[in-house]
Amino acid sequence: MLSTVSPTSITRSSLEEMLESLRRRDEKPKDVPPALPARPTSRARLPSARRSLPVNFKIANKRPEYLSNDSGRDEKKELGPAIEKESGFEGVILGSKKLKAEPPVESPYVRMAEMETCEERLEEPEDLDSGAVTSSSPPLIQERGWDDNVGYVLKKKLKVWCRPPNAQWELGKIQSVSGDDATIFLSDGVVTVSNENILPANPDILEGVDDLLQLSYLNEPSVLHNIRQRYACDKIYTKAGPILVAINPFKAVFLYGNDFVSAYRQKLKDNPHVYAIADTAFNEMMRDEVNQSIIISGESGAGKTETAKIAMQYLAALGGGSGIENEVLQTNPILEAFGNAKTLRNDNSSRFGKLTEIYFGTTGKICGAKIQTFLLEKSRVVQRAKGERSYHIFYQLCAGAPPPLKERLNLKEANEYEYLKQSDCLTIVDVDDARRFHILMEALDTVQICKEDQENAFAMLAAVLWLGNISFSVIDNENHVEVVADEGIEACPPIYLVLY
Ligand SMILES: Nc1ncnc2c1ncn2[C@@H]1O[C@H](COP(=O)(O)OP(=O)(O)OP(=O)(O)O)[C@@H](O)[C@H]1O
Repeated sequence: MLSTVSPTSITRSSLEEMLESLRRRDEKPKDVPPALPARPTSRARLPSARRSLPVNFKIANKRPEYLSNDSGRDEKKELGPAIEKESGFEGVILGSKKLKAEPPVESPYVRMAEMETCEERLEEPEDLDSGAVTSSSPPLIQERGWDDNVGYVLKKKLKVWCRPPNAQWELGKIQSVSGDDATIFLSDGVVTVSNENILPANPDILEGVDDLLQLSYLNEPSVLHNIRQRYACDKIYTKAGPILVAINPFKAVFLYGNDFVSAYRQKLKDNPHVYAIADTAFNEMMRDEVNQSIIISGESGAGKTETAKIAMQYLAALGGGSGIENEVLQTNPILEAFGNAKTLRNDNSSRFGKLTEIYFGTTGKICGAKIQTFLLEKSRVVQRAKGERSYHIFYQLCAGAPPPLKERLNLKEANEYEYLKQSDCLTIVDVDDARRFHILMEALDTVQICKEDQENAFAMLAAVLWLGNISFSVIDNENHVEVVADEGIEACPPIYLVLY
């Protein structure tokens, strides 16, 4: 899954809504088998497992092979300093000279025995600043969950995220703890907050890691901070395990093009990237002969359309050669002309959903494609908010249609049509509608829409525009109306009258 996020995100994404609806559904009683046992707290997250980092600790981009080995615990390797150096990946070896690599996927059943051991250890008395835990206390692991980490950072006076009342999360360092409150050094002063408003922060060494799963603490401010640090140096992609998080850069970033395609294809690069996601999908399709899906989700303006195009460009480069890849790519300007519009959030907002299927032959070459569209916002044609536009195609047609076509359709400027001028927005900054119309005509030719069908489509669009200019007047007390004989009705050629 690939998820895209806008930095100015304030509304819930469709993904969040989907998760929420799944959660609500799960709340209803169901006739289902008993749930799996709760996933035990990882030993690595317990205070007793924490050690300081070695002085020469470094993070390398490459994930070592031993971590991608998801065989059982018995196959874990003992990693001495020599292996750490050789692997170039030391981010997971927190200050230990000999640590075992954890398998990436943990089964709760496999780990039950370990959980019991942890609980035994936690039942031993421990002198925390926030209150002593005695052997008579219930197991810490069950009672406090994530608070274990807070207790630990409070005790060790480490870096924390704190949220003063009515404020945002801020990074600071514990100065002192008194009862349920802690005093924290911030960059611009000192603040006292309740322990409930404190979350552990990650060590500096984990600043800006490629994969959020490498973070010791996966709380909200830590995740957002990591993504923001990366975004600040144009690293708009971050992994969250198998998911790619993409943040819209709202500017040109130098992450695409042939050189990047080759680099990802030849595995010379392995930084998080939509190319890497497309590459994995392609490779797994070829290896397992199983269809692959890339789901792109995010709020309006997050960058889904652009991301989908980038993924398609990569797949077209991989499976190109037959010429069909160009046709597949050329569907984008057509779909955008007829289905995208300027909204207050996004100058090129897709007002429909789409499922694009790209078919590959056994040799990995593209041999076809199918695009299904859903739920086009039809009401936009007749009404929309001020400052928004109708579908691009109307403005493109008025601005870019060649004179003979204009004459045949009796086309005027966009500002003469009620349906277009009503929302006080006829143009988009830095967008040349006339040029876009020529790109559209080329795309229509490329995907082999014949000239007659093109002309019919343009005639229908002109009909819609003229229909919007037809007006009526009330002729009696019973609110009967008749058409006003103005240009709107007089300009209608036969095709419009049939529609009317
Ligand atoms: N990777 C990117 N590089 C540069 N600019 C981008 C990138 N992704 C998005 N943008 C910019 O953000 C704008 C909005 O992106 P896009 O149209 O893809 O959002 P969307 O999620 O599809 O929105 P909607 O749901 O409204 O259709 C684009 O027109 C483009 O200017």
